Amino acid sequence: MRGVHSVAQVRAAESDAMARLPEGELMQRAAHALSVQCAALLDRVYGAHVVLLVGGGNNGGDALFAGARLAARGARVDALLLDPARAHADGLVAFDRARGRAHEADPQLLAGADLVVDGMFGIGGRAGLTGVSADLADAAHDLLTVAVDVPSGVDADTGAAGGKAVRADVTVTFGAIKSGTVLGPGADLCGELRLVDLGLELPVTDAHLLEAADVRAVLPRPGAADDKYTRGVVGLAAGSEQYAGAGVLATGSAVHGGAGMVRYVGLAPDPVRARYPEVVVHPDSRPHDVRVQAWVVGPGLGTDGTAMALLADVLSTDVPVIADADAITLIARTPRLIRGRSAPTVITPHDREFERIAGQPGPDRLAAARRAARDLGATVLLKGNATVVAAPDGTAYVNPTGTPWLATAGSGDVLSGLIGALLASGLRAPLAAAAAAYAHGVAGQLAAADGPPSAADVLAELRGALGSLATG
Ligand SMILES: NC(=O)C1=CN([C@@H]2O[C@H](COP(=O)(O)OP(=O)(O)OC[C@H]3O[C@@H](n4cnc5c(N)ncnc54)[C@H](O)[C@@H]3O)[C@@H](O)[C@H]2O)[C@@H](O)CC1
Ligand SMILES: [K+]
Repeated sequence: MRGVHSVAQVRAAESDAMARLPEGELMQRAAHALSVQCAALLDRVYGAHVVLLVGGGNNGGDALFAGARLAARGARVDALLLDPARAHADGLVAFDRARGRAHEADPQLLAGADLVVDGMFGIGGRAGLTGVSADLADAAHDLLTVAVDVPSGVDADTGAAGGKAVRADVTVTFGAIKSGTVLGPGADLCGELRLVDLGLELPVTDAHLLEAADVRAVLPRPGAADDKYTRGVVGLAAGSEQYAGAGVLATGSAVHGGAGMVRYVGLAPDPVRARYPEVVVHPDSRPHDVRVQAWVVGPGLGTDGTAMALLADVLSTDVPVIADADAITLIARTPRLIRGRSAPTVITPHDREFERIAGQPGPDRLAAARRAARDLGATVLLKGNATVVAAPDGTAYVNPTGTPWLATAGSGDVLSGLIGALLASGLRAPLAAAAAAYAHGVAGQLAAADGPPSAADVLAELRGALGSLATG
């Protein structure tokens, strides 16, 4: 797991470090690492044409010092200054000395560049570029681009990009992973994220970027002494006559997600029985009559009185529950159904469902998920390109494996069933949700490799995804 930090945390750590180190030392470390990464991206530094986009802050200073190092190695380096009067003075001196050439910002000067170094704005940046900075971002769009610390136009806390932002192939980020480089549009605009250690002393963080090894460490593996009950029994209250498919998909995902046994009390027993003979179907039982270690409730359930009664029954049990889709709509009407639960609850809203239950997520998705989790006393998995999982205590995980191909009908049902299987195995709710999001994303990527995938294709890849994650 990699810690993710806020801009305020990074600024505080930087000023501590600056108080201990000789003046300018941090920027020299940053610029040195940046120039090494730039050089590695060029076939050869000598004779290469590098264009620096230079803002008026320290982000521009990093670019100028790195550009000076590349110029000293024989590159032809042009610096386009957004605001010549405010360009980093020492950086400019070093750049001139190395025979770099500074110009007023003109997008035409980017033509033919082998490498663009985006040093317009860093952690002091706001979402969205306008005016000449936007024109420079446009001119760089199809050129090999390295962003200094954060792509300009990306909010380093939230990842929001407003209108226009730089699209980088590589982002060389200093000292810590800022939340805006792994969230929202920022996660994509960064390209490949390379973290440079500046020797900062960062505070312990409660936000984490998931890695495959984290998922491997928590995926349940049956031991010799396990039986189907000890591995975890999942109950499904999903599917209805009208929306039978959602129940089938969620059930299938629980089956393939590693549960020891799956029980079904939903409203579409026949299709589930036909598709998954291993599932124990309880057509006339109520949730309290069925022993499980976790419930999945909501996909395809409908929102009528029967659905509401079933949901209320499930939520009144004392085992973990993952509630999705129609269950979220119903909970939004009666939030006390989950607020007072004794066992953990996970909800997995997309933006419109989130809006029903907690208001609009807005650009700060991490803060929105944390706020909803605290308010509802539930783990909230806010779906998105970078899915965020927040626990009521503020612990949060960001999943990097998402793919836009997962935005397909039924894909969420597959995620719900998998979370149910992991909850039933005894995993803590926030980790169960986060690990499931990770594996679901890997399954989505595998499914998309053969062409546009359906939810059934994602489900079909789930075993393979879990298998490869388990073995590493
Ligand atoms: N503080 C430190 O110790 C270090 C900072 N470093 C660099 O310094 C950067 C932060 O520098 P600064 O605090 O000077 O801030 P920036 O260089 O990120 O931004 C400078 C100013 O530009 C303006 N601005 C921001 N976004 C804009 C937008 N979209 N449109 C128009 N104007 C905008 C703002 O007024 C902002 O204060 C880091 O990202 C990193 O690259 C590194 O040198 C390492 C050491
Ligand atoms: K930048």
